[in-house]
Amino acid sequence: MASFETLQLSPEILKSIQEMGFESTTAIQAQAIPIALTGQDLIGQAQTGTGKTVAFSIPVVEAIDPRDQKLEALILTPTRELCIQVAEEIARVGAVKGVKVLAVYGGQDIQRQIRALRNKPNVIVSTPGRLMDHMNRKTVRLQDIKMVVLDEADEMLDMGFVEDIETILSACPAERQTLLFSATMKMGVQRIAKKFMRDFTVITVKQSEVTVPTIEQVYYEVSENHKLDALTRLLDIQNPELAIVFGRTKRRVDELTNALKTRGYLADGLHGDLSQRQRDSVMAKFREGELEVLVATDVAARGIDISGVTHVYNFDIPQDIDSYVHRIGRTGRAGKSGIAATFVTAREVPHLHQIERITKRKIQRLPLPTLAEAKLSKQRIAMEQLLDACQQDSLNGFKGLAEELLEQQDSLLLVSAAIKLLIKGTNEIPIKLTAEQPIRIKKPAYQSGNRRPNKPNGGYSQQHTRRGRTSHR
Ligand SMILES: Nc1ncnc2c1ncn2[C@@H]1O[C@H](COP(=O)(O)OP(=O)(O)OP(=O)(O)O)[C@@H](O)[C@H]1O
Ligand SMILES: [Mg+2]
Repeated sequence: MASFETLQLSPEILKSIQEMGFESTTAIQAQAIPIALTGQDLIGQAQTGTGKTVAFSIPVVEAIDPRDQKLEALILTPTRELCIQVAEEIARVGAVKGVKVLAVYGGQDIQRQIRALRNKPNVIVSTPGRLMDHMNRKTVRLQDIKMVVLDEADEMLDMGFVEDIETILSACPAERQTLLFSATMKMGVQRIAKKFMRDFTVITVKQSEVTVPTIEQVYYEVSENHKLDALTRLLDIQNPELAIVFGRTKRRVDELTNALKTRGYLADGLHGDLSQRQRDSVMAKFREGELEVLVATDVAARGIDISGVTHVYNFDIPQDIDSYVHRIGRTGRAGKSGIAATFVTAREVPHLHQIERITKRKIQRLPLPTLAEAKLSKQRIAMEQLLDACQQDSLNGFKGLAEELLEQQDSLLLVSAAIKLLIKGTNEIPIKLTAEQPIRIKKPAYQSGNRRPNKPNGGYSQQHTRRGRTSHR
């Protein structure tokens, strides 16, 4: 870890970094920034939550000159939420320098975007589909681009954006600099790199270090029918500051969101079928802490950085190992600790062991808490809230009322009633969710009689299909 002063940054950027409150660089920042500042192309792989955004934002902001009033840098991200977040981070890094940043993503009014693009931003952060749209309409021109960054490069290729990305990269000047970042890298990334990057440097982490050590990884074996009860019990006992619950499909997310609301939690859902307005409002509420549980598909698995997320629950185990790594990485960010709990049905246990083998990290099996334990925990939380409230000085206005109550009722009875009212949720309400299909687990080739050579990862089944843009997210 070095200080940002040793990186020979321009004074404006150093000042912005100070204002952001960062004291020293993270490992990826210390390694990547000096290389990127020489103008070299770079692939940067580093764990979730280790500051890759700043690692590319600094070289981006250094590369542009706001006085040119030209579009000089382009950042691509796989999702709209990430697009907005990255644009905000670049705006912070570029604040003192006066850099104009614009987020351009699908679902937003295109005419408004066209007007904003005429306003000559220096940097745009975009999702590939919407950028292609603007390229076709000739409302964005890439001829002055000096720097392109692909954030979550592997995911964009996985989502079926390969051709779009190739088109976009081909439309940028050949002498531009290209940076590529993610916590995970697949073979496809190398192919893009070979085709579109020059003399690039690769910074990687070892497979055994892909997941962050400050995330405590646990799993619970639970049948489909018991998942909801298991989740609400865990929420009651663990009492997360903010939690993200990942479900496999949009329907799952909708049903689970409703179920959690019915049981008294401040929950809302996020997936690709919601309107942009709904997506923005859910994310804003979650960031502000007005929601305690965000239920989401993998649309929220990548890059999303919300500092209060203490718990991630995989309500459904993800098919894809990279998805597991990114999902759990929504907690334990910037050196903080976090808990990642995965629900596994009996049939899915081998898949969980596969994840352990590939990430080279043990996921501890824990017994599910009982209903009685959950109840007790809720009571304790209510009690603590009551004790906390006693410390507040704003109670004077209630004392007259309290005296009146004490004349009518026994004090023990009154306090018991207050605790009862404070206990959140009505977890006994029975709710049935539509069962999800268990994930596909490929048997090793020699067992299934399949003559194809066994995969090096032991038959672990990745999603090879093009997920396309009408995906299950
Ligand atoms: N040098 C630093 N010191 C302290 N905090 C930092 C520093 N750099 C970045 N951070 C903070 O760390 C958090 C995680 O950063 P970021 O979102 O860039 O992670 P990431 O590596 O892109 O993760 P992911 O793989 O999940 O996208 C952010 O809240 C960011 O503000
Ligand atoms: Mg990131």
